[in-house]
Amino acid sequence: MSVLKTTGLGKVYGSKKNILYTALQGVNIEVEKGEFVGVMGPSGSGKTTLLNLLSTIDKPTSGKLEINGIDPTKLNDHKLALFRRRELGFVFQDFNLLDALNVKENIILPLVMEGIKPKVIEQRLKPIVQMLQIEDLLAKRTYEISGGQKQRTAIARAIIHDPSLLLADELTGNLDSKAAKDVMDTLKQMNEQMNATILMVTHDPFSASYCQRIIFIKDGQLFTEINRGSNRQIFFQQILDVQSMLGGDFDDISFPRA
Ligand SMILES: Nc1ncnc2c1ncn2[C@@H]1O[C@H](COP(=O)(O)OP(=O)(O)OP(=O)(O)O)[C@@H](O)[C@H]1O
Repeated sequence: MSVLKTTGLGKVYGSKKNILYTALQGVNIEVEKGEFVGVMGPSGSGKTTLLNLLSTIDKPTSGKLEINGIDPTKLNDHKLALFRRRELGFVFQDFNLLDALNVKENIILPLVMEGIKPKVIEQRLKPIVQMLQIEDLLAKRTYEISGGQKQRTAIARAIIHDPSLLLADELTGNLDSKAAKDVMDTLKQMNEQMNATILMVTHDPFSASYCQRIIFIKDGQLFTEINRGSNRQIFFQQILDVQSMLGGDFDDISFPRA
């Protein structure tokens, strides 16, 4: 079953009075339940635009988007807010945790907002914080924990309501190499053990090498797609090869850390 399907998805920025800019054109993407997919492309290729459309923050100007069989562009504001809260999970580069809350309160916030009973919340919380190895940090405030621990807290918050699709934007961008590796290891675990469906935009070939499949975009269009075999090291090399074929600015080409 496909969790995400885009057909001819496009985005043109600008109004009739302004100069129009086509940031995305004719994009067809299908992501099946339980897949872990990466999106890469040079700077300005349209990755953020694509993520904004998939996360329903922005609306496409052409084509069709379906998440879990629903076209979010057809929903009114109230239904769209509910859809976003229930069907999607988000992880950002800068964590977006609330400093006024402790780690546990940050993680359970989406369930509290849904009015879920405390007992059920505890049941959902336990396996997730164990998997993310943050169960000893629950009472800490966000400024008392490391960047990697913050990101694992953010992943827990994004996944606790069991969303259909987890969207991640440069989630290792603010982390050192050890913390980045820990975060990617736990994300892979979530994918494999909880069958979480993940779509991750990244510049980092090392983080991307954890994905099962990578979609490359260039100038707002799909350029190519590569699948990972059994060997992550070989996949990493393939990612670098496509990047050099694509050209453009990839910001930070980093090297394998393990
Ligand atoms: N609101 C906007 N109005 C006009 N043009 C925009 C707008 N947002 C993005 N663009 C343009 O659309 C193109 C794609 O931008 P986008 O931010 O999606 O690229 P990106 O691949 O995420 O880049 P980066 O890796 O540098 O973040 C760029 O040329 C950008 O200048």
